[in-house]
Amino acid sequence: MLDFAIRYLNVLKTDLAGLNLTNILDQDEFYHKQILDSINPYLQSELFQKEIKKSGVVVDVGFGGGFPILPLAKLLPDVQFVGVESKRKKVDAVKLIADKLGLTNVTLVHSRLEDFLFDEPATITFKAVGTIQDYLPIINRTTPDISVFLYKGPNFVELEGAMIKKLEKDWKLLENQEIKVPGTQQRFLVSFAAQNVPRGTSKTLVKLSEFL
Ligand SMILES: C[S@@+](CC[C@H](N)C(=O)[O-])C[C@H]1O[C@@H](n2cnc3c(N)ncnc32)[C@H](O)[C@@H]1O
Repeated sequence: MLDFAIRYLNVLKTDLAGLNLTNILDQDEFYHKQILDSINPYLQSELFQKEIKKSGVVVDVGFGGGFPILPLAKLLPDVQFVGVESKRKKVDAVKLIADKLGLTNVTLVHSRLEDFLFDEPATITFKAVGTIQDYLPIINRTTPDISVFLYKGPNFVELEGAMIKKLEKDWKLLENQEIKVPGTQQRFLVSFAAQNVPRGTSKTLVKLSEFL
């Protein structure tokens, strides 16, 4: 993965210089804070591994500069990855990075989460994207086979713990596991499973199945 990190950083510093996709441009720091921070949750959580194996599909919401989607896609070439990001500039930039890095298992979609429909089983990831209160309730789905993994900092329970109870009719807390990433702040991987399929919406939605 170190070679992957070097090539990733090189694309950011040359083809995409000036776009400010990350402010971490030191090689060692980039490797730890972006690459390992993206893959260590997978390497350290048996539940995350099991869920990805079961669904075969990871949807990363709000991937920004490509994290965790691109490092995970490199690590897991047999899994299909779909990224959903609301800023077109980031979608176009990350498409270019994925191309340059030779990743063929990644599809990047310009959409807001609220306009997207999970109509196939999937494992959803969110890294540094808002709170569970903001995002879990807007996950449109026609299948109950959805699990969600959120990459969080150390104070998740303090900040968002009260919400777990309020959301429990629709989302069951699976695990809150500490993840070790050298050189970064303490990390937790918080996971939920969908408990139901809500009633349909009249909005026209972008379907996950279109990208599989
Ligand atoms: C703080 S960045 C995190 C980027 C990346 N996951 C990381 O850890 O480096 C949050 C990203 O989520 C995207 N985002 C926020 N709300 C969204 C929504 N409702 N649907 C899709 N993307 C969203 C933003 O455009 C932004 O790129």
